[in-house]
Amino acid sequence: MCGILGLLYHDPNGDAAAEICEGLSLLQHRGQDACGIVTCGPKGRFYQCKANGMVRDVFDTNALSTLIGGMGIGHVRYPTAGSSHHAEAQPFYVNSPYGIVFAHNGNLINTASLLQFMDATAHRHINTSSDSELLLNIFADNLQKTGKFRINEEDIFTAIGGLMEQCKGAYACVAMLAGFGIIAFRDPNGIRPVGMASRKAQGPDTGRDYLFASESVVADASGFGDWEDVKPGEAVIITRNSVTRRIVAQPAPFAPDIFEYVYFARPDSVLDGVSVYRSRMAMGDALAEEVKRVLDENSLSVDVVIPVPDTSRVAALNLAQKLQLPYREGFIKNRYVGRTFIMPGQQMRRKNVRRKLNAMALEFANKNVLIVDDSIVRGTTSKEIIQMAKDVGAKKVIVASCAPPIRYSNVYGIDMPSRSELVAHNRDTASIAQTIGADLVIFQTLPDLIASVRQFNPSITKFDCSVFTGEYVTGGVDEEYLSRLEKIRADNTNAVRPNGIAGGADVVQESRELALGCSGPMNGADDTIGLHNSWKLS
Ligand SMILES: O=P(O)(O)OC[C@H]1O[C@H](OP(=O)(O)OP(=O)(O)O)[C@H](O)[C@@H]1O
Ligand SMILES: NC(=O)CC[C@H](N)C(=O)O
Ligand SMILES: [Mg+2]
Repeated sequence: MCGILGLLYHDPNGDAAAEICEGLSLLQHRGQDACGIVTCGPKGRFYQCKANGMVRDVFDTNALSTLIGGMGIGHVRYPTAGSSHHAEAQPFYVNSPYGIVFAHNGNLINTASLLQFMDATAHRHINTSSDSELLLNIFADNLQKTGKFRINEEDIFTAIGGLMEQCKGAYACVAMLAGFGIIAFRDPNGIRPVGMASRKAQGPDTGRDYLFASESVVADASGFGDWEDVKPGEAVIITRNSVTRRIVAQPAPFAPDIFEYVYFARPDSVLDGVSVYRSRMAMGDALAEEVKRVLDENSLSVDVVIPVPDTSRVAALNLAQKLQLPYREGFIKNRYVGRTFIMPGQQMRRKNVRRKLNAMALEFANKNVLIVDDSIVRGTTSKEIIQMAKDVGAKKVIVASCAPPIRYSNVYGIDMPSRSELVAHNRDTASIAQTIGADLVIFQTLPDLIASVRQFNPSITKFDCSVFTGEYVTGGVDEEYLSRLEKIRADNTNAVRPNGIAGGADVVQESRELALGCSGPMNGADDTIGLHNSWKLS
């Protein structure tokens, strides 16, 4: 999962970078590996800063002061294709046609054929293993086809319509055309979120400022109102003078990823009309029923409910209230350690669970504890915390998960490429409990999870639930695809090496990238689209 953001001030001489940076820090939970901002100055020149690292590390006052202009786009990255190499930090840039910068949340599933098309037909060079760079070049190729000296909104809609015909998978994107404006679009199934908001421009001006962001929390925090989701298959183009939007894709089932509500999004965001907070409360309520049923069946009782900070807190509190059990913060979180699930490599994830959470003996000793988490994916967190709970004297440790067992790969922008890494893959509930060391594991049922989200927006009739069911809404994901993906991106093969896009970059490509990556600015003078501190931090 990544975070994307676009901002256009009515005043072209405004300083968009500082507010983009603020917005990216509100999306940090969506990606911790790399981040970047590109702005466009009043004369149509781009200014870029991107690097591996968190927002607070990459953007200091100095870096921000070099990002000139009243519009820009930003990205926080959680790599799910290619590698975590700094050359794949976003936004990406191509100079032709018109000068485009681009940022993407999601994952393509037909990269192999798109790469072939790029090479044989479009003759465009893809310099990294990132599917987002590929997507940008498909966009550029479609724009190029208009053959215009100056383009207009019609041309852009046509180009994005063409892109949507060609690209399969999940993509919520923001783009910026030099001197023109900002654009957002969302794949035909609307798997990944992106929305827009506006506010009155500052100063005596009568115009408006516009924002695109992955989550509504960015709009709330920055004083933007009228939040609206970009619709599946829709493109929105914003210039200083107009907002134009159009559905450009062929109709397809709307299927937002339900895992956004389970784990990814911030609770204070509203995605596709559903408050993430309310949906998590409902998940807790529904899970309480299942917990009661399973405890009764096993003649077990529980003394205390303990959440796994942070994400499960909301659901755990509701569950405890529903079961009239005490709720205690038995695990204290080190606030300086980020999310562990989105860290690269199993070793790092395991180490960081211990760094992040500490069990307070007084809440565990001699008690039957019910630990509530939002999800159990690889089992990294649960294995560690169950051991911690036992080490401080818990009598019995029962684990309840707000999500059903995750048994299948994710191909749409969550780094779960390999089924064998998933603790629930080919295991029943009893053997999952045994593997993570729990006395009992209780999972939410899929119908209950869906109902927890859907009750807040019944017009959503379908969700992407592929990690629970193995059914992929886009089609095009078969056993051969999944096996190849597993080979390319199995854990620890993707942590640092700059290859691995589906379709495969070879060793020659890899060393070429490394050579380029270390050689400094790719183009332009140092104060323009070149790289300010891209190489400094990685
Ligand atoms: O079974 P696993 O592979 O460990 O993955 C699941 C765990 O990872 C996530 O927590 P994370 O630490 O990423 O973030 P959080 O602080 O928002 O809960 C999620 O909330 C679960 O706790
Ligand atoms: N998780 C994401 O949205 C990542 C976007 C893109 N696939 C990348 O790896 O950079
Ligand atoms: Mg967690």
